[in-house]
Amino acid sequence: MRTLITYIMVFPRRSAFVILALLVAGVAEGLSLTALLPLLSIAVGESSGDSGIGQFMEDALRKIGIEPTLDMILIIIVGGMFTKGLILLLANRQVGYTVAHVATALRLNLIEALLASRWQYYLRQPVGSLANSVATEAYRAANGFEHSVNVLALATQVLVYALVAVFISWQATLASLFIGLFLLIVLHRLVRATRRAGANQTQLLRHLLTYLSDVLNSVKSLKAMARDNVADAILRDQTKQLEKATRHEVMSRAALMALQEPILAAITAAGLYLALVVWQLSLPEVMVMVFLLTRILGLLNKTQRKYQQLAVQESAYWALRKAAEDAADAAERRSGTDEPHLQQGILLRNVQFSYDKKIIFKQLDIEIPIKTFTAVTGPSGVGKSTLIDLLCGLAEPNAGEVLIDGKSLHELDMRRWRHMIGYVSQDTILLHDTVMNNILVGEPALTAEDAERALRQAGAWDFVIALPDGMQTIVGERGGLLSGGQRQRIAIARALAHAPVFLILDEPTSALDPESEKTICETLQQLSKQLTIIAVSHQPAVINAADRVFILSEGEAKTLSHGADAHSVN
Ligand SMILES: Nc1ncnc2c1ncn2[C@@H]1O[C@H](COP(=O)(O)OP(=O)(O)OP(=O)(O)O)[C@@H](O)[C@H]1O
Repeated sequence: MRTLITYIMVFPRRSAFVILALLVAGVAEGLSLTALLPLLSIAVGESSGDSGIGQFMEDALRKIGIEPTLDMILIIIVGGMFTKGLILLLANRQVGYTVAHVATALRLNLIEALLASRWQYYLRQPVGSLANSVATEAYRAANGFEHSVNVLALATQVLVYALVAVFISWQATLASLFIGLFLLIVLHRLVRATRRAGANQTQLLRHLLTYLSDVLNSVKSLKAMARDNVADAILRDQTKQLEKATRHEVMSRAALMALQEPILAAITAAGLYLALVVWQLSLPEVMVMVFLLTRILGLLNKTQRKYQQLAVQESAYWALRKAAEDAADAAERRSGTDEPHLQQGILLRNVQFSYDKKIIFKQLDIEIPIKTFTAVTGPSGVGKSTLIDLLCGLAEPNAGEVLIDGKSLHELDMRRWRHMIGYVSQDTILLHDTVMNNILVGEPALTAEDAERALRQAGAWDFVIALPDGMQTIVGERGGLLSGGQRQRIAIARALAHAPVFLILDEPTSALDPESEKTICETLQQLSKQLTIIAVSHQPAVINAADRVFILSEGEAKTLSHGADAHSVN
């Protein structure tokens, strides 16, 4: 019930529209069924005297000047059917569009919350689970919404029916409602079982997709060591458990369907027996009661079946909502508004940083003057990537400050600051596309001239124009048609395309041969005449090429003098 109320509160206007559409569709269906037989009787010339509805229709037709002849009645039936079809089309369209809108709204809500979340939170999210939330859970949750509004529309119909029925026989109506309530309570166990099966499915699907995406990411090494069978067995086991949960759901749904009708028939038979044999009521009186009883109970049964379908899907909605709420709770700190410039330099002053209880920086002091090439080195796990995260505002110091031209980073407009950064990650993957598209990566504000300038700056222009189609040459799967050094220079050109003023490189030469490494280092030296550069690296060539070198150790940064000392680090 909580889910139903929540859906209505989250989407009040759309729910009202859909319930209205469903009610209109229900009335259209009901009217067409009620009117068809009497109209046919009139059409074939049978007396309509014994049917109140028939007589009413005949009178109504005459009143509006239509003679109830066979051809006229047939035209009215066909016209009525078309009108009903049109109403159903419009109503179902409204329902379908709204369900699609709900799915989209839930997806966007999660995606936006995720994109606005802190990097550290983002990092911890399993890709498979997120993909599952956006694809499966949003779809199931939207279906849950559809079932919710159906439950409400059907409940409204029960209410309207019961109100009308009270005027015909309040005893029969009361009896129907009591019996209906009794049935709902007795069969509620099946709804609860379905809810459990639905919740299991939601959890199992998350686990399965999280594990599957992890396995797919490391499938090569698993296969190479013939250890893929372990992953295979786990995936099989999880898939089987999912099947089991689906079976439980199917069983409970089928049991509810199967039990509702016979119980209804048994109650009707018992009622008939009591009314006709024990209480000796007249047949027409009893028939009215039977009609009301079956109609109200039939509608209540339908409501319960829809409610059961809602119970299967509701866990998907709550899982999705929790994912979005968690992401919103981990939102990035509100960025400042000051416009950033980089005219003097960057200073990390007394910076302290830790991941939960793990202290990374105790007192970090680093100065990066503009238009210099700074290298940062240190043993693995010492915090080099964390330092880069601090510079990009992806991580925030627990104490101390990151100052840009003397202004604290959190006072600056963060998006503008990041726009001033060119970032080359350790594992840049080139797209199976042209050199130019690999540099522009879909950024609409950039042009072919920007790509050419960036290639020239990265020292890549000469080899690119020598390629068969120049900038239009396809680089192959993951850039496989280029050498490692060429790929790295394309990656640097990508980082330079939007004309950044601060270039950050994470291990720019770790996978290169000495010759390519030398070329990249020369490129960086050239670039540092126009830009401020910081490179994290273990490589002596990079350290030698830099103007300033810092070595990270025990939560602090020490300046390293150049020349022989730099070599001795490695
Ligand atoms: N999001 C995180 N949550 C918790 N601990 C983290 C997180 N990211 C990194 N760490 C830990 O912080 C330490 C510093 O990590 P960092 O990636 O900055 O080191 P690094 O010097 O760049 O290492 P490498 O040279 O191996 O890339 C490591 O011990 C790492 O395990």
